[in-house]
Amino acid sequence: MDLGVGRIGDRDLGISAQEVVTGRTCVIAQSGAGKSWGIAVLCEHLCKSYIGFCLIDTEGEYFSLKDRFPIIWIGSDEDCDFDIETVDLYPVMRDAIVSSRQVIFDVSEVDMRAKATALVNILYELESELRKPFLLIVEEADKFIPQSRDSIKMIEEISRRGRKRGLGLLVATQRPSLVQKNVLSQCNNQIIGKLTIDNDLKAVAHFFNARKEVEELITLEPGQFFVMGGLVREKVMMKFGGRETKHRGVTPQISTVRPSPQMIPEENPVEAPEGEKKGRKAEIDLLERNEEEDDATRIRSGTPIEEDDTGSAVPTLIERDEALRIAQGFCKRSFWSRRYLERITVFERMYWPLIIVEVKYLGGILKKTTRKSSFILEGFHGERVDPGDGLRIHPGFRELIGLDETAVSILSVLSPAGLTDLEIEAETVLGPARVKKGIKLLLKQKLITTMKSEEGATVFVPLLAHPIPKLSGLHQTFRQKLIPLSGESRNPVITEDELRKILKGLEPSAEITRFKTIFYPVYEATIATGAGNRRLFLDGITGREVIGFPE
Ligand SMILES: Nc1ncnc2c1ncn2[C@@H]1O[C@H](COP(=O)(O)OP(=O)(O)OP(=O)(O)O)[C@@H](O)[C@H]1O
Repeated sequence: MDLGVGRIGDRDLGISAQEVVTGRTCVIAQSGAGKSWGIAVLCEHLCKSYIGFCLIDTEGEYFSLKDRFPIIWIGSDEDCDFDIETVDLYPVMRDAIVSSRQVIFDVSEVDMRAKATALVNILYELESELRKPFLLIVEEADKFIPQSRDSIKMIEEISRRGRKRGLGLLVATQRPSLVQKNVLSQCNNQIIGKLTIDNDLKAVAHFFNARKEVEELITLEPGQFFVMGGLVREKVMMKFGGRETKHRGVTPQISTVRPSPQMIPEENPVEAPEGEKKGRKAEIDLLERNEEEDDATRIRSGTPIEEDDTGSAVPTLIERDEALRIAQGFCKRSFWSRRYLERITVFERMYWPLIIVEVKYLGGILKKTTRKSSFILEGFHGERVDPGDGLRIHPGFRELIGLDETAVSILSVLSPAGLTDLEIEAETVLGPARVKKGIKLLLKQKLITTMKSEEGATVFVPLLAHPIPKLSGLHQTFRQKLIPLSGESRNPVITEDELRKILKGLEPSAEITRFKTIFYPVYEATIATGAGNRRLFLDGITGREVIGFPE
């Protein structure tokens, strides 16, 4: 039997139900890449095929399956079928296995390790006796089977010996590099989506034949996954299909609207209508009603953010401990003794400002067509960046900061061979006095120098390390999840007024239509080298060194 969980182009893709239920599968992708969506689609198909499973739900996001299917919901909510603190798990799970029922084991509000340990011990014991196909699904596996002594040994045991007992295992994680290696290596089926952190790409590289395929992971869209192993005849790239029940794993949305009295229960309690249930389902319904009203003011994952919200940040993916370990790897060691010759003296996470800029200007041969450009500045240093897959720098903007319109205009017309002052006047259509002033400023900033032409005339030659960007070539959009900023942040070095001067110098008709600051996590390390200090910046999303900024 196949479960039609996804599509390859216009074609449906079925994956082997037998393999899912009794095999060992890993679902790996970074946050927001569609793991919980995909797992929920899989669960819907298992429900429709009357296949039993138990899902350890760490975020309390799967109970909506209950809207369509007769699932047993064990958790802390008032709507739950069993209270997780008091339930007698043994008979409930025995019944679920025997009658192929589906169970959501919601540990989102309790000590998850303790509860999960109790559950997996019982499941293993029951299956040692019953030997009926049943699937254990472990969300956020890095919390339960991390690469440390804290790993729940019974999950490791199930990964090794579950199959013979009919007990399958599906583990999901955003951080494969943090999960017990021996569990991942037991996974004969793999469903792998977008990953960008180097360590995580390395951790899954052995599942692929070619480096090119591993690099392809960086470019995948939410919902797209490589499916491999016994689940399919040959490796495919598919997109999980639509959900029948509501997806609850959405990013909380920031609202700039003052909360309505309904949303402040302490001050202004709202009586639930007669007969209406309380509990999380009812709460979420209420929030959804309010969200519908506030739609226009919300930030949605993957959609442009609103103008008037402040203090939004890209969520950090690399925890401090891991970042520190990575930074340690940058410290020099003695070749012979392996002793560290450098040491980290300061290590902190800092949010750097990213400025999202949109510009309108007149383009075309006759300069009569309105054109648009957009780009992103890393506001702490003032360099243009692409934050899609970690901070990637496009150098060439920083040197313009602090210049006025005239100086930028002169720089933008200078050819590498240089121009005389008269030629500059002709190219820029600026008067002699302004050109003289601009040249003076550029000479002072060491952005141009003077040379003699063959005819003996003085020419002004640019001293720029990188070409100046052209507005017509800037079309960058920002599409990342945002959460409220919480943590230390750096101040931007550039204001909207300063940027306006630069843009006017590049294109006199340019007008800024958007100037929006959001924040991006970077770990800053100070490393004592013996000959002074050096600075290291690590990207808080990818763990890679951020290269190209001054220390
Ligand atoms: N197959 C899909 N079809 C349509 N939309 C999808 C699909 N997969 C993901 N999405 C969209 O991407 C969003 C994020 O997906 P999801 O919540 O599953 O991410 P995740 O990998 O579980 O993230 P996290 O690990 O942070 O929980 C969803 O809210 C949904 O809007």
